[in-house]
This record gives sequence, C-alpha cells and structure tokens, in this order.
Amino acid sequence: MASSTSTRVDLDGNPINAITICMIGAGGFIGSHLCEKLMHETSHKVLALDVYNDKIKHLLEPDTLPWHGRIQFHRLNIKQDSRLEGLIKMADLTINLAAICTPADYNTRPLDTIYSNFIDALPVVKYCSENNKRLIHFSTCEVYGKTIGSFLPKDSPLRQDPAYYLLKEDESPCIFGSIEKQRWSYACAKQLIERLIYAEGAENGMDFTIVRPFNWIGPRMDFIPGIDGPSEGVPRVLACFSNNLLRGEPLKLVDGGQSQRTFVYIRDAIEAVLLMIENPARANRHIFNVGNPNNEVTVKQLAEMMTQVYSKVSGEPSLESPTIDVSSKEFYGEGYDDSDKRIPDMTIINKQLGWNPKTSLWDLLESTLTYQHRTYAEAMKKVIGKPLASKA
Ligand SMILES: NC(=O)c1ccc[n+]([C@@H]2O[C@H](COP(=O)([O-])OP(=O)(O)OC[C@H]3O[C@@H](n4cnc5c(N)ncnc54)[C@H](O)[C@@H]3O)[C@@H](O)[C@H]2O)c1
Ligand SMILES: O=c1ccn([C@@H]2O[C@H](COP(=O)(O)OP(=O)(O)O[C@H]3OC[C@](O)(CO)[C@H]3O)[C@@H](O)[C@H]2O)c(=O)[nH]1
Repeated sequence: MASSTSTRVDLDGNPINAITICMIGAGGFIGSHLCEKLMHETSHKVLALDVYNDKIKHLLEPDTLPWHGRIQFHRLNIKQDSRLEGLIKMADLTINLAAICTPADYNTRPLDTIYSNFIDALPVVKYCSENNKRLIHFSTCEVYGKTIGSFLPKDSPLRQDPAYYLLKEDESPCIFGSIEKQRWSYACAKQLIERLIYAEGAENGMDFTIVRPFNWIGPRMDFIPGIDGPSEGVPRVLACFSNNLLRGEPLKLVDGGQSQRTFVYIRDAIEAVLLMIENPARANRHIFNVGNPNNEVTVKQLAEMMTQVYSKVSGEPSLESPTIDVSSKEFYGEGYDDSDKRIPDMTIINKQLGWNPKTSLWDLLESTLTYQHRTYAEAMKKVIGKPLASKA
C-alpha cells in the first residue's frame, strides 16, 4: 500500500511530492520491478509504455487494486508512435529502459541493436530537452568494454591492481573490440547515446541521470526458451542456466566460463533507482554505476553455485557432470566477443545517494531459483514429458 507523501522525505529531509513518471520499457524485467516498487511504496503516478505488458499485468488488473488509477499502460512502439511526445509532456520525469539488450542479438542483429539503443532513443532525448523534462536513461556497464588489465600478460602482477580493472564512471576508458566483432554494436550505441545526453546537459541545460547497471538479476528476467519465449531464443545467462536446470541438462559454459561478472539483486538495485527518482538535486548530471562489487564470480563459478542452489530449492539431485564447455562461435555465432571482468567502483553512488547493495549472491540465487522452480517446473515437465522428483 502506498504510504502518504507527507510521511516520506528525501535524503535531505525534504518532503517528497508525488510526481508523474513516463516509463518507457516498463513491461520489461527492470521496468516491472520498478513499477511494483513505485506502486507499493510511493504515491507517484506511472505512465507505463511498452509493446508488452505480461510482466506488469498483476499491477494493472483488477480495478480494485489499492493503486488503481496510479498506473496506466500505453501499448506503443517508440519507433513509430506520435503519442510519445504528448506522454513525455504529461510527465515530470521520463525513464527510458527500452532496448534490445540480450548479447545473442548484438552480433546476429547488429542493425536492430544499433537502431534500438541509439536511433530509437533519440526522440526521447529530444522531447525531454525541448520540453524541459528530466530524463533518467538506462545505459549499461558494457560501455566500459574490456578492462585495461586484460591487455597485460596473463601472469602480470599488475592484473591484481584495481587501477587496471576497477570501472570508474569519470575515469575509465571505453575499450571495445574491432568492428567485425559485432558484439560491441550494443556498447557502442549505448556509449553514443550517453554522450548525446551528456551534451544536451552541457549545451542545453537538460537535467539527466545515466544509470549503468552491472548484471542485475532476479525473478522475471528474460524468458525460458520453449515455455514463455521462442525455443531457439538465447536469453541472458540467468535464464540460460535456469532453462538448463529446469530441463535437467548440463549448463553450457561459453569458452570455458572464465569471464567474470558481479551480480546484484534486482530488489537492491531498484532501491538505488528510487533514490535517483526522489533526489533529483543529488542525481542530476551524474552517471551512476549500480552493481554489487562483493558478488564477483567467474561464469563457471556461477554455474556451480546455481546447480547447488537449484538442487536445494527443487529437491532434485544435481547431474554428475553439471556443466559442458561450448565455443562462443557455436553458442553465439560469428562476431561474438566478451567483457573479461566487471567490478563497479561505488564512490559516486555512495557519495551522492548513500546507496549500497545488501544481498549476497547465494541469497539472491536462492530466492530467484525458488521463483524459477515455482513458475516453470510444472510447465517444463509437460514440455519434456518426464516427471520431476518432488521435494523430500
Ligand atoms: N538487466 C540488466 O542487468 C541490465 C544491464 C545493463 C543494462 N541494462 C539496460 O536496462 C534497460 C532495461 O533492461 P531489462 O533488463 O529490463 O531488459 P528487458 O528486455 O526486460 O526490458 C526492455 C523493455 O523495453 C521494451 N522495448 C524495447 N524496444 C521498445 C520499443 N521500441 N518501444 C517500446 N518498448 C520497447 C521491451 O518490450 C522490454 O519490455 C535496457 O536499456 C538495458 O540495456 C540492463
Ligand atoms: O548459457 C550461457 C549464457 C551466457 N554465458 C556467458 O555468461 C556471461 C554473461 O552473459 P549474459 O548475462 O548473457 O550477458 P553479459 O553479462 O555478457 O552482457 C549483459 O551485461 C549487461 C547487459 O548490458 C544487459 O543485461 C548485457 O549486455 C558471458 O560471458 C556469456 O558468454 C555462458 O557461459 N553460458
């Protein structure tokens, strides 16, 4: 239930006034959690824009929900819809989440990826700037590309020095591969839209905040192929590994699973976004890393941990050989490349918003895989036609 605005204050002790938010891409993974948070804990209104609404249906129906009237769904594609400017004008703040953001698309559909992450975001920036509206734009940790340390010899002691791997918003360079490595089409498009937004701030005074998420994971992320998404689709790693676990098949490690990632629980990350929404004076003109530097693992370690956690929450024994190696060419096709390591520096978000993530990797996997099992195990049983062992 929403608390009254008079009882909620910002980080400087000022009362928070209810605003209207135009949220583009509200029907996706992050959007659905952000809408939930805004409906449950604030009095803000949301104009939710997306081509799909399956992940926010529970917030839209029935009419008796306590937040009825505070969330309005508009089914539209921002590529071609004349309603976009009007909706941005109606709101105090626009949050743009819309994007193609699954790595399997970057090298196989580079044109769609570049259009989605750069061209389609242009009118949103333009309408915000022309109408003096604040914009929170979702970029990505991928704009950092590879670490400086990845170019050092494998046995160089400098690889252990944070100066060679820690990713800082205001210092680190953006290091991408060659043009034929089309993996970087996404990162490059995101980088250019960041630069454009930054320039709108510098030259035209637009109020903006740029968010760089570092592998946010949790319930409702992507889809399970053959259940609620295409059988041949390749979602992000959480859903790929969940799919393998639900099917009782080995988890596929791309190029041995040696790349490193830091994973943050979606609920922790959404707290950071709410702080940005409600503390504009502290968040405007900033770029924020949002991740959990304490949750670093190699992809191989992630697979091993997910196997253990899934066995615990499902009651099913793990396979004797729970993982299998696969080449990136076989898994993603020509033009794939990878970020080696992603540890966010937290100085800026700490200083401006006092935000820190709380949830350990084990705990976030336990709650997420409990959700995956509860949501998909029965449907999967029907698809593969084999009974699953029930929890002892
Ligand atoms: N989840 C993460 O860890 C992560 C990491 C880095 C960056 N990001 C960025 O955060 C944003 C949201 O990511 P997500 O994980 O929620 O992805 P998602 O794919 O679940 O959500 C994106 C939503 O945007 C919608 N959309 C795409 N194109 C659209 C269009 N033309 N018109 C209307 N709606 C459109 C999609 O239907 C989808 O619901 C993206 O910009 C992504 O690049 C996310
Ligand atoms: O079955 C699989 C699937 C993936 N991998 C490897 O896991 C690593 C992480 O993959 P994924 O989560 O799909 O994506 P990335 O972290 O590489 O990129 C995302 O980061 C942020 C974002 O911008 C949006 O979410 C997106 O670009 C990677 O090394 C895969 O190769 C695997 O081994 N097996």
